[in-house]
Amino acid sequence: MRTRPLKVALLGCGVVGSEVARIMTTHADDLAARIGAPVELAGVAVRRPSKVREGIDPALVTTDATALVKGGDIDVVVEVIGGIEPARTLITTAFEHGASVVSANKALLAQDGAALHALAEEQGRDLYYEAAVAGAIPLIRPLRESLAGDKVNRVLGIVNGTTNFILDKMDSTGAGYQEALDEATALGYAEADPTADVEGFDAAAKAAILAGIAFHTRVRLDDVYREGMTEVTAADFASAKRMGCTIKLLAICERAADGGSVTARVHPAMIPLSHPLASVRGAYNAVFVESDAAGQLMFYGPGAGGAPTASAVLGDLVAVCRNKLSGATGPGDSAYTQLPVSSMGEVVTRYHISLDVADKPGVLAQVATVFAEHGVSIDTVRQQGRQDGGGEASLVVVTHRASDASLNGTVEALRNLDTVRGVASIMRVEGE
Ligand SMILES: NC(=O)C1=CN([C@@H]2O[C@H](COP(=O)(O)OP(=O)(O)OC[C@H]3O[C@@H](n4cnc5c(N)ncnc54)[C@H](OP(=O)(O)O)[C@@H]3O)[C@@H](O)[C@H]2O)C=CC1
Ligand SMILES: N[C@@H](CC=O)C(=O)O
Repeated sequence: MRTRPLKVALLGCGVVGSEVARIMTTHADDLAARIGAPVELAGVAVRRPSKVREGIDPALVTTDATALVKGGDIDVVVEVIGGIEPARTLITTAFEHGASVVSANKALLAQDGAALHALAEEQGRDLYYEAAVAGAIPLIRPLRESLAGDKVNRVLGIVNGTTNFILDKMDSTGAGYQEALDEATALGYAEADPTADVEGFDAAAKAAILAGIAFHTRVRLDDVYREGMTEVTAADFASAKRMGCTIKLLAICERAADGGSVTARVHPAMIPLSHPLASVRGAYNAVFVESDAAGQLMFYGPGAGGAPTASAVLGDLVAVCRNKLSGATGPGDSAYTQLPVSSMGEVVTRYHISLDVADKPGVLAQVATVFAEHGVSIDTVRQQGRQDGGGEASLVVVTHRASDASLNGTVEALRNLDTVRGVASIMRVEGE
C-alpha cells in the first residue's frame, strides 16, 4: 500500500457533507485498504465557520473554498454545497488545479453536465456523481457501465425522497401537506429550498441526468417536462383509491420506438396498488429500467438523507482515488450523440379526469362526444350526484392511451361546454 495519503477537500459540511466526513474518519482503515492508499481530509469549506461540527477538527474548517481547492495538492474535491454557484466555479477550479471531483449536485449537473464533463476530459480528470440521483441507490454506474452493452428504452421511477415522503404521509395518515413537508425537512431530505422538491425541479434534474446516461445523449433540465405535486389533494387520493390506485411523483424517460428521439417528464401520476412502485414508502426511491436484452430491472433503496447519500459519495470517492493511483480516468460522455427531445404533446399515456358537470339528461353524451371528436377513447366513466342540491354531479372519466396534445385539446373543448362547470383535476395514469 502507498503510504502517502490522497488528499481530499470537502466542500460543504451540511446534511451530506457531515456524514461524508464521519465515514471518512470512522472507516479510514477500510477505505485505505480498498483504495490502496490512505485518504486524508485536507480541509472542509463551509459558510458558517463558528458552527459546532461534531468530529471535525476546527483547524480544517475554512470559509475560503477557492483557496482550499487551489492550494495544497488536492487529489479529490468532494462538492456537497449544492446549487449552481459557487459550486460550478469551484469544480472547474478543481479540474484546472489537478483534482478530480465527486459531486452530489444534480441541479448543476442537469444544467452544465456537458461542459463540466468536457473540461474534466480535457484536463484528464474524473467527474463522478452517483449521489446526485436517488441517494444511496447505485443507478448511475449500472446505467453507465453494467448496461453499456444493452439498449435501454425506458427509465421510470420515484427519484425524489421528499415528495414521496409527503405523498405517502398524505395517503396513509391523512397528514396535511405542510406538516409532512416540515417533517421531511427536519429529517434532512429536502433541498435547501424545498420548492425544488415539491415543484418537481429536483426530480426533473435527476430525470435529465438519467435520460442522458441511459440513452447516451444530452438532456438538459429545460428539456424535461415538469409538474410538481403541490396541487395533489385528499380528493385526488380518494379518487385514486376508488380506482385501486395511489399517487406518486414519477420521473419517466423514454426512447421512441424508432430510436430517433427521447422524452423526459416528471409529474404526479396514479399507479395501480399492485404495481411495485405503489409500495415505495417514506423517503425511499425506486427506479425501473427497461432494456432490450436485460428486460426489466428494478433499483430500490433510500433516496435521501445524510448517511445514505454519503454512502454513494464514498463509493465514488473510492473509485476516483483508485483511478488516480492507476493513472486512469472513468467513463465520460464524449461519445454521446444529440437525439432530439420530443415535446410533452407527443407523449402517449392514460388519463383520469374529474369534471364538475350539470346533473341533467344528455350531459354524459355531450362530454363523450367531445372526447370522440379529439380522438381520445374512453375506458370508464363514473358519475356521482352531489348531495349539495346544486344540480351538479361529478363525472370521472378514465381514458385509453392518447397523446397529451389530444388530451389537452379535449380538456379545452370541455371547458367551453355550458354543462361543464369546471375541470376539478387531470392526472395521468401510469404503470399498467
Ligand atoms: N440531503 C439529501 O438527502 C441529499 C442531498 N443531495 C445533494 O447534496 C448537496 C448538499 O446537500 P445537503 O447536504 O442536504 O445541503 P446542506 O444545506 O445541508 O449543506 C450545504 C453545505 O454547504 C455549505 N455551503 C453553502 N454555501 C457555501 C459556500 N458558498 N461556500 C462554502 N460552503 C458553503 C454549508 O455551510 P454551513 O454548514 O456553514 O451552512 C453546508 O455545510 C446538494 O447538491 C443536494 O442536492 C443529494 C442527494 C441527497
Ligand atoms: N431533496 C432530495 C434529496 C436527494 O436527492 C430528495 O428529497 O430526494
